[in-house]
Amino acid sequence: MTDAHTTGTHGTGPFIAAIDQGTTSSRCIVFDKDGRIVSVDQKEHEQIFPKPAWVEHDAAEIWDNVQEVVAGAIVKAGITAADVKAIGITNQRETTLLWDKHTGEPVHNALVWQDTRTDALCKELGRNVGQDRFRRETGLPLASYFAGPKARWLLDNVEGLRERAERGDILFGTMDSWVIWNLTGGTDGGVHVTDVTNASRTLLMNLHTMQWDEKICSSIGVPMAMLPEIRSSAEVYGTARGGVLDGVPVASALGDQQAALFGQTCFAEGEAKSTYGTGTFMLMNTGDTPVNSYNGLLTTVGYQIGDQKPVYALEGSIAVTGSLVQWMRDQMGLIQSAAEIETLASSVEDNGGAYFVPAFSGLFAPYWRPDARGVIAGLTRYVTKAHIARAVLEATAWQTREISDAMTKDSGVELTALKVDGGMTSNNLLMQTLADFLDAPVVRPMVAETTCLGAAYAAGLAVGFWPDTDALRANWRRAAEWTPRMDADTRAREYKSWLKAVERTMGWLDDEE
Ligand SMILES: Nc1ncnc2c1ncn2[C@@H]1O[C@H](COP(=O)(O)OP(=O)(O)O)[C@@H](O)[C@H]1O
Ligand SMILES: O=P(O)(O)OC[C@H](O)CO
Repeated sequence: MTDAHTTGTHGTGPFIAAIDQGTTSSRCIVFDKDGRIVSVDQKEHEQIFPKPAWVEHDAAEIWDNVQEVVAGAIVKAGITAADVKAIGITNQRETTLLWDKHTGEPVHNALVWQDTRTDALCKELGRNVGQDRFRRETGLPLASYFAGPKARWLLDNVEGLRERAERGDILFGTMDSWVIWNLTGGTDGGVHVTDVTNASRTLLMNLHTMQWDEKICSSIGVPMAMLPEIRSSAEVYGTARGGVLDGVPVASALGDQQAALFGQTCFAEGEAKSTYGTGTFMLMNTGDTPVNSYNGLLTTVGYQIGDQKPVYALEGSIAVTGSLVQWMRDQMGLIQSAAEIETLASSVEDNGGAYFVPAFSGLFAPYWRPDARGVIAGLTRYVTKAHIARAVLEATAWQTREISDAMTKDSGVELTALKVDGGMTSNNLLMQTLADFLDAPVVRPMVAETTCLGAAYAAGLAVGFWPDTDALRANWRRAAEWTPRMDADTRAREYKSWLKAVERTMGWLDDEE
């Protein structure tokens, strides 16, 4: 399915093109100098579920789609490669691919960030190496979410792969590396790089040196010969070869959540954004030193512009938010479209006593509990599907509240307002609920496509299209704001019930499962 449109707000060029290789689709957006959208093209790809909790993508399909949407966006903008000053890349993070550097063929489907097949491996690594060592050096808890253990699983499970990798015939990459390698020539001289933000999601990069950590790579069992070179998020990695953007510099790469932080212009310490898509990810800029988390958040790289110092971030990652709405639509058949959840939920005053904790693949931040599974708590005969719809939306808002509490504890910064973006922010009831549960205003910018915008901004800075981050800040404009309306007693009572429901998800899986 190709779902594309142009906005009709064409500036007069030149332009920057951004490619967002996301979990459910790939898109390309062309931006003008004011950061306005000139054209968009987007295409979904197949979600492959070989077993419960296993999720894969066909990387060859993804590369085909990327080429198609780039061509689509350029044609719709009515421009040529000569009008495009740079290409920026952003991507679903952690999703892991190994491919043959001689043929360009993936050796297996990519293992997606949501895939939990490496839970047992992570447990074993925790026992043998210790959780603390990973936290200290990489900023991450040892969890199946991250790329390193996924690469190890592939090396252990695809016949003959480890020998090929040790011989140097196999390349490892998250989706940024795959797209950049193909875009810059593939088997004919493609550059094999990743950026600091994507590398910070592998469990393999040392957060203090910004280099692959030899000891950690060896304890996870990943040969360093297959790893890409780690570069900054905003610099020219190479030029596009072939296709409609032949000759255009490829000048940025950022994981999609870091790109959204950049696109929301959270350049000052303490500024935060939350992106509401398949999952939800809140990131707070913590400046040029990594802040350790003692409350279940991740310490990650926010961005690095060229040879400037890297900027770090604290992140709260929630695995299931928009995908719970999809589940209501596709698996339960309770709604026909994602947007319909708002109508259904608005038909009742409250949740009727029901709380839905969507621990479908365990719980991510702040709990990191792979043994948890989803529950709907508080059911009585009174509860209708409309109450469940309301509980679905509240689940996203409560999970955000838990992350925001953890951020305040770790950083000492009180949330004064939250910048939001992503597909779910078109839901007004959800945004109001969020402001109510956070007891803070929620603001959405004019350009809601902040992920692509962030990649475009970083690429534009790298080639001098924009002079500095101040010029980018000037482009940020508020489109909507929701202010808290809930009284403190109701908020406290509801939060307590939510936390009771969360407790009931834990320990569902036994050790051997
Ligand atoms: N009006 C809505 N209300 C609630 N959820 C929505 C709404 N519109 C879209 N969504 C959810 O948002 C997600 C899509 O957002 P998007 O930012 O495109 O996600 P991603 O980048 O993760 O693919 C889907 O999971 C969908 O269920
Ligand atoms: O592609 P998205 O928007 O679902 O984002 C996925 C995240 O990068 C996973 O860490």
